[in-house]
Amino acid sequence: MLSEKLIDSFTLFKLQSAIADAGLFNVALALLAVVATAIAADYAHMLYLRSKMPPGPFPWPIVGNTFTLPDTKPWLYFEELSKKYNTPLITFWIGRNPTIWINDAWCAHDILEKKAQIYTSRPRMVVFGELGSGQANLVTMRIRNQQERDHWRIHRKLMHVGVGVQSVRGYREIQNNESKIVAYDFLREPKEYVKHLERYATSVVSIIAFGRRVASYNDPIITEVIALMQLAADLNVPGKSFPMLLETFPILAKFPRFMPWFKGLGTRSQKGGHYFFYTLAQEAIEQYNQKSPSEQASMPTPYVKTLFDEAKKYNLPINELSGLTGNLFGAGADTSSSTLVTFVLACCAFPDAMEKAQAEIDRVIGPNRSPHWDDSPRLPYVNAFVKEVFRWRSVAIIGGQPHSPTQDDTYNGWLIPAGSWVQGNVWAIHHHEREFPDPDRFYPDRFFEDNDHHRPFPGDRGYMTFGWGRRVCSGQALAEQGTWVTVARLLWGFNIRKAKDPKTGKQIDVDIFAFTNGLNMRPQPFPCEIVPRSEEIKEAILREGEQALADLKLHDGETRYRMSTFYQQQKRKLKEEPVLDEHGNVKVVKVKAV
Ligand code: HEM
Repeated sequence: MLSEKLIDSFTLFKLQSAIADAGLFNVALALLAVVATAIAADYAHMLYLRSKMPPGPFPWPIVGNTFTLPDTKPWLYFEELSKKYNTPLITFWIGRNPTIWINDAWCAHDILEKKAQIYTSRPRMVVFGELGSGQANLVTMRIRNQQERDHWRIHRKLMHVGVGVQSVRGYREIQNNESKIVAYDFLREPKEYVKHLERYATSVVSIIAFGRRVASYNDPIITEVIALMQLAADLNVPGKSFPMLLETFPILAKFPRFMPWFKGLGTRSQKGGHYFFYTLAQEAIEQYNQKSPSEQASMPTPYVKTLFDEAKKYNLPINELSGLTGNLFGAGADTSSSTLVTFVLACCAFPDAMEKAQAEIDRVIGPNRSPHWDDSPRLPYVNAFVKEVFRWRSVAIIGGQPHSPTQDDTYNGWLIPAGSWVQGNVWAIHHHEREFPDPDRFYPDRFFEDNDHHRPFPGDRGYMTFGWGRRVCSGQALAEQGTWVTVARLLWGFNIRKAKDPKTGKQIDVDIFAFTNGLNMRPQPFPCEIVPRSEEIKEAILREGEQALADLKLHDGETRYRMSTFYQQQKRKLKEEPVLDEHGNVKVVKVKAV
């Protein structure tokens, strides 16, 4: 020990005398030279990579192209760049990090579908990965080795147990009844159509996950949780201001969380919010266990119960279980409701398409009952209409999270280095004149092969709204199923038109470009007129709505927890990470219920 101290002091002494000999100025100069050489070497490497990668604007050292990003909606900018460089792939440097933007459906298919095996990972993401849910959540999970791949597979499988193609057929009655209640609510309170659609989407995932219906649009699960998820989606877009600027300067992420650049990311204690969903899940299982055997037999087992039973095999920690349950709200509610708000906008802006669908429904169904999935084979125009809702203004406008190759890859002779950030620009893909002539027109007819606007498109769906390859949206089947029945029912039930100015009686125009700026986009608020199409239809809506309310009664229930108070109580208790009891349950999250 003593000898180490002597050596340390001696080294320090030598350094001091060396500085004194050389002069402070010369030392500073030498340091500067070292830093400049490191930056130059790094920049040379960037330029070398750039020469091999897809084209894009010229990057600066350290900051890359970050500061040429527009303030909002970067997907429009990348579409423009793709046209300017006349190339489907664009390289854009976020700091020293090359990001590749795919602006073309065929290219997305070739890379993310055909080579799915090497594009299953996510890249390093500072804000949503390292400072967010990181390796604890399926959505952001990276796959850099076999162990991580196996772990991701477990999460994917557990998600599949809940909302895989087979399971979601078992949720049809829930979705059908909740969508009948949307029609019922549109009748009662048409001005609040956005809130009704949010309630619908949240209630469906809440019943599936927790066995509990969300009966009111004022339920805190909407006003608090979904609002938080929307905020997160707003933040999660490449940008040149904090916190997204942390992707350009990842070193800043190492500083304490009170630094100003973390603003908007939540405090460390809020990380305890993970346990909010865990607590909701525990409560849901308790409530389910208290039901009689006949009640249990008449409802699908809440996903959290199946999940907790299954997860025992894999010994998953609490924050991961919490992520799996929270994802149903986080990934499912805002996306599904935003898609339906887009549908309302499309009806207002393109009444011809709405009327054509209504004429088909009238021929096949009539006024006395609303459409059901079994009618779908006889409703080809409605099917095309729903496809066009997904295509026209896709909610996950940059394809959700980026993918990343686990090894160097080439496309068209261009290098895509391992670990780089590969983002599908769904806006550009669905807006490409080659595949979708007159792309801003809402035109379901384009999906019919004999239509002059019909064009080939990779894959059998005709859109890429749910992502690609092995990371394709886990909730796709659920979302498609629910969107179909709700769109078909609302087309059957209502004329959805531009609102009229009460003074002039003239229709108020809607702006088909006025969308929010987040990763999940939805139309900016707009007024509209929603009226039942006939007295007979109105009666059917009332009858079906009341029956649906009665059928869903067994899912009525209260939660004792609110996210806002949960945080406050945890803040006091959760100074350290949660403490587990001998059964692996979290002790400290047993906060007082409201
Ligand atoms: C209209 C509704 C929805 C849209 C447009 C949508 C879209 C997407 C997209 C684009 C991705 C990223 C795919 C990729 O990386 O290639 C994604 C991922 C995901 N979605 Fe959805 N989604 C919707 C609804 C849902 C629902 C209802 C759930 C769950 C109940 C869900 C759960 C997930 C999960 C867990 C992931 C992450 C999968 C992974 O990283 O492996 N989504 N979604």
